[in-house]
Amino acid sequence: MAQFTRVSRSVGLITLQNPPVNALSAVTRQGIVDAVKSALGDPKVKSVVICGQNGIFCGGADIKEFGTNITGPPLVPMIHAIEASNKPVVAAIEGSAFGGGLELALGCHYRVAHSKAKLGLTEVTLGLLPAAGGTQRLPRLIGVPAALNLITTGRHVTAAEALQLGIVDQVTDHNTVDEAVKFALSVAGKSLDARRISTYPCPRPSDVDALFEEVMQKVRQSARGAIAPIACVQAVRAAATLPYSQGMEREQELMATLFTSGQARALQYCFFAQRAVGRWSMPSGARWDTSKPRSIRKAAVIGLGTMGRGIAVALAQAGLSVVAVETQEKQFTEAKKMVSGMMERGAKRRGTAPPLDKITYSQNIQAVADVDLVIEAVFEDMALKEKVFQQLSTICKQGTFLCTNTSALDVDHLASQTRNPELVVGMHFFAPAHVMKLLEVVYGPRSSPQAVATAMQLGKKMGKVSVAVGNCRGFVGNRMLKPYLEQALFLLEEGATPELVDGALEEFGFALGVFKMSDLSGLDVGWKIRKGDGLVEPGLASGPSARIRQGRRYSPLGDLLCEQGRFGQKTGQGWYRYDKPGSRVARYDPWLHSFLEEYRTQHGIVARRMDQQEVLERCLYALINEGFRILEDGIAAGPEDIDIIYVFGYSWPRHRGGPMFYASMVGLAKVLKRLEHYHQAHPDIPYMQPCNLLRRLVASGSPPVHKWKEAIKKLRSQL
Ligand SMILES: CCC/C=C/C(=O)SCCNC(=O)CCNC(=O)[C@H](O)C(C)(C)COP(=O)([O-])OP(=O)([O-])OC[C@H]1O[C@@H](n2cnc3c(N)ncnc32)[C@H](O)[C@@H]1OP(=O)([O-])[O-]
Repeated sequence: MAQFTRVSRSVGLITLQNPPVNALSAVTRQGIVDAVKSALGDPKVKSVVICGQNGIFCGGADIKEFGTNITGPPLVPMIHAIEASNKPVVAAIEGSAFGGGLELALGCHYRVAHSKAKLGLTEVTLGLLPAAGGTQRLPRLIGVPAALNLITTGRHVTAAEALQLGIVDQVTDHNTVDEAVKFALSVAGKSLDARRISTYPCPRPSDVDALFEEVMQKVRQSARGAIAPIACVQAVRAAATLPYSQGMEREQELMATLFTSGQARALQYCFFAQRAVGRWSMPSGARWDTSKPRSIRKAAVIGLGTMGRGIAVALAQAGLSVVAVETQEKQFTEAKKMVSGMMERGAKRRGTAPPLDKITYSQNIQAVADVDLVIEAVFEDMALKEKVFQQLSTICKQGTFLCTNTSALDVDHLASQTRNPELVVGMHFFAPAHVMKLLEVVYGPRSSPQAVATAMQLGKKMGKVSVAVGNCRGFVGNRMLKPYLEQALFLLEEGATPELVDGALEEFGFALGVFKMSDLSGLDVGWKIRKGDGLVEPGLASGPSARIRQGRRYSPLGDLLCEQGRFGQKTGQGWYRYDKPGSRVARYDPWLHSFLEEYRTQHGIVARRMDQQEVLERCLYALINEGFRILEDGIAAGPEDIDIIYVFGYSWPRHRGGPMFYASMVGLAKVLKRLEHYHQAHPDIPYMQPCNLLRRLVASGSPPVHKWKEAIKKLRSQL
């Protein structure tokens, strides 16, 4: 709702009241319409201020209303009525003005913002466009190039940038509503002819066609198949080329196609899923709202390789005191230099001072004696990690949480090396750890709810999206990646090329296909793990057993490349050729293609033609099938956890909502049918055998994704 009061005798104050973010729900819109009517009808009111309660102006349209039968007054005429008012209306922007919230402010005649406020037309991130006049007003106010930048990316701007761009008229460090009221008093009675943005001519760039062609090309490239950014460009083009009323018609037309699209549903699902993962639960019944985290002031990082350095930077940037420990002399010296450089670059980007004094370095593990929490990030070797955990257990003060950054090893086994296994959890960061948003918080059977709550809270403090998951080999992300990588290799054996597989995955929306991604991360990483698992047999052996390990189909293709010293980008050769070691542009490699042919001949495989659909189905459905197994095993509490891990950690295209959401969009019955088909064709690939849970969900009528948690609970209780 919205409340109307009169302040300073002649200022009508309209306060949006819809906690927590004053979203423009049907009731709130009705409240605004009524309050505006009261303000305009009250002869004592000479000017008006619109603000939001609880320090936030407005979080935009109510996203929960999308996909329902929307009632109440529509936004566009409501904003037009405000703009058409003959009394000046001032928006008092505190906290956030996003999406429809900023569009409401653009309908006002003046905008006063608090210096800490953030503004943005964020609709594109939800698969929409600013369809409350935002695509037509913003370019008129700040020019086409700046508006295109904001609208196609949905980025948040600070109040200072908003002032510089001309979006707001005044920025204050004081009480925003008081300042806006003073402003409103000062403009009462003044002409509003030059303050109605919809009446401004849109500044026309000198060569409209060339500008929009160039922008469209760039947007298509970065959109990775998302349709909303493209519609945003089209809508802004209408602002630049058509009169306002026709531009508005175009805006509504484009919005109509986006509004009901699967992409909008996927992106809005991601928005809520990102928030839902914070409400974690464990199979023991422990939950986010009943487990109290401990506050962490001082933390330590053990091991300053790539991961440890990133983690140390992320901790320091979150304001913690950090003890960074590295016992190897060469790595120690190098790491100190690198960490400082990373902090300086980060601080320069943010325009702040680098928190260099937050980190103390030591070559002695005893330096961690008084910290509240340790994150171990030594080399991925169980014997080494066991030793570190045994040491930590004796060195650290009572109650210190001991966390491991392992990406796959058994967290419970590490806990068993300590005196207090309840204090041990996994904190699995993704490289580069100071940049990537995802954190898997891994609990073992003995991890205490407080340890999980503390790691989750620390993740949040570090600006991460943290997801609590159970302990198993590879946890959620890497466990699901294994069948995906494996399918890609099998496809190569059967006749595909890296170019075909990567092309299909990139067209689907991944930033990089599986082979380009492997080249980037280094092929030797997986090789070492496979060696440790006893899977690698040197040489190009022939005969049927050469492609079977531990009773199941195995492709040694990756091992054979590593034997040749082809580790990917770092060696200049992998699944592709690079101009020099470290180069990033993947080029077709004739050697690789003859190698594949030779391999197939040696193993008596007749290459067959395959299409993009088979590539996608085999890679993605194998990964999704493992996702269902993870849900069945209770390793992830719900599909949202898996989807957020994939969107934030594995570049799964957000506009496809994550693998489990995607499966629900494709249709569970179809996914099941195709898995059955591929399992029949390849009975030696156990990952293709449809998971029981998937079968049971299909048998129970394929409930929508938001009902899976409930359905899984019900299915469990029937066992
Ligand atoms: C149609 C014409 C064109 C217009 C289109 C639009 O405006 S599209 C919209 C464009 N707007 C945007 O893109 C802005 C989207 N919102 C945000 O970016 C952030 O919420 C924030 C920065 C406003 C506050 O951040 P913060 O960290 O302080 O808080 P938090 O993020 O944890 O949220 C708290 C609770 O509020 C909920 N909720 C939030 N917003 C909405 C909403 N609009 N609606 C409904 N609910 C919303 C959120 O789910 C959560 O609920 P939970 O989990 O407690 O049940």
